[in-house]
Amino acid sequence: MIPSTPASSRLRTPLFTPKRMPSTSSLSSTSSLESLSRANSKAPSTPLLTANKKYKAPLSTEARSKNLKSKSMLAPVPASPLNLKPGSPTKSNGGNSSRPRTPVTPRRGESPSLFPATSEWDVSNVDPESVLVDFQTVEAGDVSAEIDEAWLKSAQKDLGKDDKVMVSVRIRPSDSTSAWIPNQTDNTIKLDANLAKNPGVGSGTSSTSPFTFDAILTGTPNKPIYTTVARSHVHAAMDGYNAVVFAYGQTASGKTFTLTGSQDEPGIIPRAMKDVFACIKRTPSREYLLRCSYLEIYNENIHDLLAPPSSAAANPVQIQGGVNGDVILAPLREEVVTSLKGVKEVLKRGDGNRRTACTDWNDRSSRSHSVFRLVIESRERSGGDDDDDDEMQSFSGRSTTPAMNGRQTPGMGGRQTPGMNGRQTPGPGGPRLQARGGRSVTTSVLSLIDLAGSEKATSDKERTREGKYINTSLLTLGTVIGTLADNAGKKKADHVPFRNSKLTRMLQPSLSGNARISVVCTINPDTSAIGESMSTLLFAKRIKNVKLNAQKKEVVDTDALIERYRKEIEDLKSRLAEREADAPVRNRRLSAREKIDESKAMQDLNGRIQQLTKLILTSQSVEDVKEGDLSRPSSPQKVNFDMSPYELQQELLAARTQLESQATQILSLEAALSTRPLPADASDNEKDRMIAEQAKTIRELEIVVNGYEENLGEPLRAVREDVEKEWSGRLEEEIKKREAKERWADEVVKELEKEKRLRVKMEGERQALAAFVSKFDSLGLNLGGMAGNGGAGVPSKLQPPLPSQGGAAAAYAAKQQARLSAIGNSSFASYILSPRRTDNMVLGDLNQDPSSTNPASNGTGYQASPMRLDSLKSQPSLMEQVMPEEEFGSEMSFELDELEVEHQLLARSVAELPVPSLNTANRWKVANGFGAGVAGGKENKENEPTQA
Ligand SMILES: Nc1ncnc2c1ncn2[C@@H]1O[C@H](COP(=O)(O)OP(=O)(O)OP(=O)(O)O)[C@@H](O)[C@H]1O
Repeated sequence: MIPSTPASSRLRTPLFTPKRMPSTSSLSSTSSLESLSRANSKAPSTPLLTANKKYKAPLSTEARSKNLKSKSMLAPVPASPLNLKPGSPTKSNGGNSSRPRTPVTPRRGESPSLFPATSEWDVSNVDPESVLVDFQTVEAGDVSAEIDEAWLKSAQKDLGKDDKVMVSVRIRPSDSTSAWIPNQTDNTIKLDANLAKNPGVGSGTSSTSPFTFDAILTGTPNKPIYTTVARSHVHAAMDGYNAVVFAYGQTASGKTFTLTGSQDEPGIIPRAMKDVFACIKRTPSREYLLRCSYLEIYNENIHDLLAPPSSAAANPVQIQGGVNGDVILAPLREEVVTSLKGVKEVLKRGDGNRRTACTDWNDRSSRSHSVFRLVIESRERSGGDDDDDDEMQSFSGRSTTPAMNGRQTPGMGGRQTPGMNGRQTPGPGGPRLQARGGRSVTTSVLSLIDLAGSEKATSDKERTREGKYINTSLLTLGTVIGTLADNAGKKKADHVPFRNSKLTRMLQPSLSGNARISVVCTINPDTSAIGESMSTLLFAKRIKNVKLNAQKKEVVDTDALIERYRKEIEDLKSRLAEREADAPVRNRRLSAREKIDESKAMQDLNGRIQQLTKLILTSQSVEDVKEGDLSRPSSPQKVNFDMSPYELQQELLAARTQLESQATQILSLEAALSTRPLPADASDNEKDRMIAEQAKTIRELEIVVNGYEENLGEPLRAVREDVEKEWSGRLEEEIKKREAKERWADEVVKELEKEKRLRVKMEGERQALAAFVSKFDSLGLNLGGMAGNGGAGVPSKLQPPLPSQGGAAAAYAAKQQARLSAIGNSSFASYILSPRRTDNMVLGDLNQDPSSTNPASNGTGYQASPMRLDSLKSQPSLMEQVMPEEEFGSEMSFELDELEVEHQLLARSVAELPVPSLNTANRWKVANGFGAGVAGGKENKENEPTQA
C-alpha cells in the first residue's frame, strides 16, 4: 500500500527521487546474473549524501568505488534538480521538517506488465511433467562454475548431518575505527578492551570476552560469504533437506547486501540459484520441478510479492497449520522456473514490490522481512518404460490408479488449498511431481530470508510505526530462539511462542528442527553501534544452541509397489492352486522324504503370499502416514474461533479428509484381520511360527510398556521422594515427642513409687502411734481429768493437767496439728490429720463438757479410750486413700517425740510432781492448744516464770 503523502509534504518541493527498482525495460533486455544483481541492488549512496547519517559508517574505499561503479551502471538519472536525491538529514539536522517525506517504494503500478493477473508459469496453470528440468535442459550459462567435484564430494558427506544452526558473523567494512576485534583463525570476535572501558563510547557493557562462531567474515566480496555460509545448505536442499539461510542484524549493517548483493557483488540469492542449476546439470540421474514464491511480512501482514497488486491487497496471505507441523501459506502464488532467467524475472518482480524507504540510517532500508522460497522436487529420471503411465496422470492431480481398496490416495498435503480465484493452489510442500513407476519423489524447500533490521525510533511517524512492528517481530524471534535453545540445553519442552508473530509462525517448522539453518549476523563495527552489535552477537550465541534434526522428505510410489506385490501374489496363488490340484496323484509317487519337502514348499508359498499381503497393507499405511499422518487417529483438536472463516473452512476440509482416511484405514485393518486366522489345515510349523511371532510382538510391547512405565515413573518417583521427605520430618518430630512423654511418664512413675513408699512408711508410723497410744491408755491413768487442779481450773506450769485416760492421744493429735499447721494447710499431713477426718478425736475433747451425754462417754465427759482407738482404727488405711496429686515435701516428719510425751504424761500423772521444765511446758502448751485463751501468748506470759 502506498502511504498517502501528508498535505504539508505536498506543499513542499518534491526534492527527492524515490529509491525504486530500475524500470522493467532497462532490465528485461539482459539476462545475465549481473543485470539481475543490479536490479536487486539498492541504489548506492554517495558519500556526500550519507555523510551525516547515524550508523551510516563511511564505506571502505573499495566498497565505495564499487558502489559508485554500480551506480554508474544503473539507468542514468536525469540531471534535473527535481530528480536529485536529497541527503537524509539526521534528527539533529532539522529532522523531519527539513527532509521531504520519503515514501515507501511504490508497489507495482509503475510497470503494469510486471504484474500480470495470471502467469503462464503459475504452477496451477502448468503440467508439472512438461516443465521438468534435468541436466539436458540446463543452459551452460545458468550454472555456477564454482562447484567442483572435490567440493561436491566433501559437501555430500555432511549434508543434513549437522544438528546445529550454522552461525556466522559478518562485519561491514567501515572507515572509522572498528570497535570489534575479529579473529578469523579461531573464529572469534571480541570488543576492543579500550572501548569497553570507556563508558562514553561503549554500550555500558564491560564484557570483552570473545564470542566464538562458525565463521567470522569481513570485507566486501560476497563470494566467500556465499561459499562459507550458504553453499552447503543449498546443496542440502537439492539433496532433499529443507534449508534456511537468513541474515539478522541492526539496520544498515549489510543484510540486504549479503542476501541480494550488488551488480558487482551478487549476494547469496543469485549465487544460490546458479548453484541450483549447476547441481541439476551435474546430476543426470534425476529430474526436477522447481517452483518459487516470494513474500514479505510488512507490519504483521503477509503480502504475496508475485501476485497481482489488486488481488494481493484484497487477499493477504494466511498461515494455516498443516499436517506434521508444517505450515501452509495461502493464497500464495508459486511460479515454476526452468532457467536462471526465469528465476531472475521472478526475483525482479518481487523486489519491485518490496517496501524499502529512506530512514535516518539507511537510504534504502528494508521495511519488511522478505522470504524467497524455492520448492525443489525431484525423482529418478524415467527410463521411458513408464511413459504410458504419464498419460494416465492428470497434470494437476494424482494418479488415477485406484489403490487396493478402490480408495483414492490423498495428496501429500492431505488437501488442496483453494486459491484466490478458486484455482487449486497446493500448499508449500504439496508435491506436484508424482511418484510413478516405483520412482519416489523427494521434496525440499530452500528459504532465503532478508530480515528487516532492528532500529531506534526515527523522526518519521510512518517509519517509526514500521520500526515498531519490525522490532516486535525480531524480539519474538529472539524469544523463540531463546526458548528453543533453553529447551535443547536443559532437555525441556517449554512452550515456544511461535504464534506471537507471523515471522516465527512461518519459520516454525524450520526452527523446530526440520531444516538446516544458516544465520549470517551482520554488524556495524562503529563505536556508536556497540550496543546493537552486542545484542546481535548475543542473539547469534543463543541461536547456536538450537538443536536441529532435518529429515529428508520422500514420497514413495506406493501404487506401483502395491501393483507389483499384487501381481506376485496372484502368480503365487496360481502356482499353489496347481500344486494342490495334482497333489493326490503326485503324493502317491513321492517318498516320505519328498512328501516332507513338498509340504515345506507349499508352506513357503503360503508364507510368501501372506508376507506380500502384509507388505501391501504396510505400503498403504506408510503412504497414509507420509501423506499427512491422516491415518493415525488423533485426539480432537480444539477449534480456535478466532480463526478467519477461510481458516475454519480449511480446518473443516482437513477434518473431513482425516475422517475419510480413517474410514479407509478401518477397511485396511479389516482386510488385514481377514488374512490373520490360520487355515484349518495349517501345519504345526505354521502354528509355531505364528506363536513365535505373537510372542515377539508381546515382547516388543512389553519393552515399550516398560519404557513407558520407567518414563512415567520418573515424576512419580520425584513425588514419592518429596512425600517421604516431608513425612520423615514429621515422623522424627513424633518420635521426639513420644520420647519426651516417655521420660515424663517415667518420672511420674518414680514419683508415684516414692509417694507409695512414703505412704507405707506413714502407715507404719500411724500404726505404731496407735499401738503407743493404746499402750498408754491401757495404763488407765486419768490424763484428761486435771485431777491435780481439783478437776477444774486452767492448767498452769505449776499445776499442769493431770494425765487422763485418752489424754495421750489428744496430746499427740494436738502436737501433730500444731506441726502441720506450721507446714501448711494444703499439705498432705493436714489432709491426713485434718478435723474433717478426725471428727471423734478433736483436740477440743480435752475441754469437752463432762456432762456430755455421749453414750460413748465413760461418765467423766471424755471419750473412752477404746472408742477413740476404734475411731482411729476406723480411719481408712493410708494405703487405701486416694493419692493426692500434690507432691509432699520430703522434709515432712511424722516421727513422734515419744520421750517428750512420756515426760509430759509422767509429769501430769502425779499432781504434786515437780513442775516440768519451762521449755517443755511451753512446747506442751502450744502443742496442745489450750483453747483460744490458753493458747494466746499474753496469757501464757502471765503464767510463766512470774507465777513460778
Ligand atoms: N560488506 C559490505 N561491503 C560494502 N558495502 C556494504 C557492505 N555491507 C553493507 N554495505 C552497504 O551499506 C549500506 C547498507 O547496507 P544494507 O542495505 O545491506 O543494510 P541492511 O542491513 O539491509 O539495512 P536495513 O535493515 O535497513 O534494510 C548499503 O549501501 C550497502 O551497499
